[in-house]
Formats: sequence, structure tokens, C-alpha cells
Amino acid sequence: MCTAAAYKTKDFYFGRTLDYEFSFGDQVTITPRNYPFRFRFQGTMETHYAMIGMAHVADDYPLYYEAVNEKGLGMAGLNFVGNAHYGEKADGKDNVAQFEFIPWILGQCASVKEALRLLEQVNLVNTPFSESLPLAQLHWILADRDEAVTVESVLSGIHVYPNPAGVLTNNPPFPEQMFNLNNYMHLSPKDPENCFSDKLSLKTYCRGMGALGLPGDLSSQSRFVRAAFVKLNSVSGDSEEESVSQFFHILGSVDQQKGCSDLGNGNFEMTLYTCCCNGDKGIYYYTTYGNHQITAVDMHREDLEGTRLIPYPLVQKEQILYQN
Ligand SMILES: C[C@H](CCC(=O)NCCS(=O)(=O)O)[C@H]1CC[C@H]2[C@@H]3[C@H](O)C[C@@H]4C[C@H](O)CC[C@]4(C)[C@H]3C[C@H](O)[C@]12C
Repeated sequence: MCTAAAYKTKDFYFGRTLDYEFSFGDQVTITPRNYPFRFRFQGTMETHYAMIGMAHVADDYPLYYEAVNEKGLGMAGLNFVGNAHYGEKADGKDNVAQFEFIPWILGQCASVKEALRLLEQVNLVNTPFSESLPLAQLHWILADRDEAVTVESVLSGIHVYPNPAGVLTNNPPFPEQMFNLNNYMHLSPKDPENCFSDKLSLKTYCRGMGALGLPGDLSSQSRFVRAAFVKLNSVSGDSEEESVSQFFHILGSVDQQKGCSDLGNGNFEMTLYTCCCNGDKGIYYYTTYGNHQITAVDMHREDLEGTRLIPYPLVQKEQILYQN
């Protein structure tokens, strides 16, 4: 399972947890403006917006899981197994292979509004990257500082939904996730009143009882409710440290500990990494399952006019600050 969120204080923040049982070989990867993106059907994009995100680099190509571009537009792909559907190449459309979707949008669009125009032309094609890297079944959250949308390519075509929660997890399809929130509208960060019966003198016996009933399990529907509740009620200062810290706390609410989702044969789903990108400053912050210290890569410290990918291997080992 995975969870993604968009968050705004003074700056715009965008990130996700990536939950899986193994790593594909992830690297924080900067694609500078003049790296040529060779699309399978759309020719070569010689220049484009620079972007930074987590990717598996194969054959010198950045297979992004999520990224933000230098204009502050963010996009993340999350599993949508059993529902995602990509078609054949179609005439008169922008034919974009599923693994090319993030570069296609982030390379050309400065905002969600611009992306919406481009999306009208997109046909997501079922061409795999390679035999060893087959199609991933994903849906996407696309967000800037003003709005977020969810993009789902299913049998009936591409659907784009406004995402006022600014959160995405996995199944079921997005409209069902949003509808399910109706079941939780009684949740509150404030203490509850006794609405049960005026014949009983019920009272609160501890703090936090307003959110009694917030689902605590790891299912994608429960994580959606939890992340939305935590994010939408989140309060933080707007300095960089306070915002980044709060963002990691929001996604901490859906963190998956190894052992709690048993896939059999000794495999467990867990949060392999959590990231938070400052979309305004182009800084990618991350923690990994084994390293809770926040590590950062700033794309503006690199030559963004370059032509070659700039990958940073993840710092995976726990960094403990001994105070004595
Ligand atoms: C596994 C990742 C999604 C995590 C997630 O949503 N987990 C939930 C599991 S589930 O609901 O319980 O099944 C997805 C997100 C992005 C994906 C990667 C990106 O799409 C980039 C390439 C795309 C290639 O087609 C396959 C390899 C790959 C490198 C993908 C591997 C894998 O499918 C990734 C890493």
C-alpha cells in the first residue's frame, strides 16, 4: 500500500509513503532540463522542466515513482491493481506509455490547470518498459499549491477527479474513497458532546475522543480516511523545519511496520521510504525504513541546464545522534 499527500503552509509540500515488500533499487533522481526524454510514440523531448523524485534508473531512463518539477507541480503513482487499464496506441492522441506518464506531464506543465489541458489528449498505452520491468498498475495524484486531482485510467477511459482531500491511497476507485468519507463526518479533533442519549450522563474520560472510530488498520480505504483526517486537521508553523516535520508526522499516521502485513513466504509489506518534496524550493526530503533521520537533496544545487541524470543512492542506515 502507499499513501500520498499534498500539504500547504507558506510553501507547497508533496510526498508519499512507498509500501512494498522489496525495493526496485530506488534513487533520488534529478532530471535536468536538457536530458532528452525519448518517448516510445511521441518522439524526443529535448528540453523540459527539471524534476526531482524517486526513480529506478534503467538504461539511463528515470522510471519515476513520484516527482515534483521546478514549477512546483507534483505527481505520484500508487498501486491500483485490478482496476488500472491501459489501451493500445490510438490515432490522433498523445500516446504515452504508462511508465512515461510522470515525465510527460511534469516535463511540460507548470500547474494542474495546464496538466488538465494536456490530459485531454493523453492515451495511456500498455507498452511495458522492458521484459524484466512489466506494466505497473497505477493511478496518480497530481497537485500544485492550489489544487489536486486524481487520474485513473480504467476500461472506460481516463478519468480525472478533483481531489479536495489532497490524499491518495490505493483501491477502491477514487469516487468510492471520497464517498466513504461520509461515514466519518462525525469525527472531530475536538471533544465530543453526548448525543447518545440525554438519559445517560456520558462524559469524556481522556483527550482525543472526538476521533474515536478513526480506522487504525492498514487497508487502503482505512489509510485514506486516516491520512485525510490527519492532513485536513493538521496544524503547523510555516517555517521549513516545522512544515517538513509536520508533513512526516501526517504520513507517519499511515506508516507500515514490518510484520503487520504478512504476504506469506517470509515477505512483509512495509513503508520502504517516506518522502516530502518542497515544490517551491525543489528540495526532496526522505526517510527510509531503516533510517529515520531526514535526508535531503536540493535540485537547485545541481546544474539544471545539464543533459545527464543525477541519481543519489539512498542513505539506508540508521543515523543516531549520541548525546554523550
Ligand atoms: C510498488 C509501487 C507502488 C506501491 C504501492 O502502491 N503499494 C501498494 C501495494 S498493494 O496495493 O497492496 O498491492 C509502484 C509505484 C511506482 C512503480 C514503479 C514505476 O511505475 C516505474 C516503473 C514502471 C515499470 O513498468 C515497472 C517498474 C517500475 C519501477 C514501477 C515498480 C512498482 O510498480 C512501483 C515502485
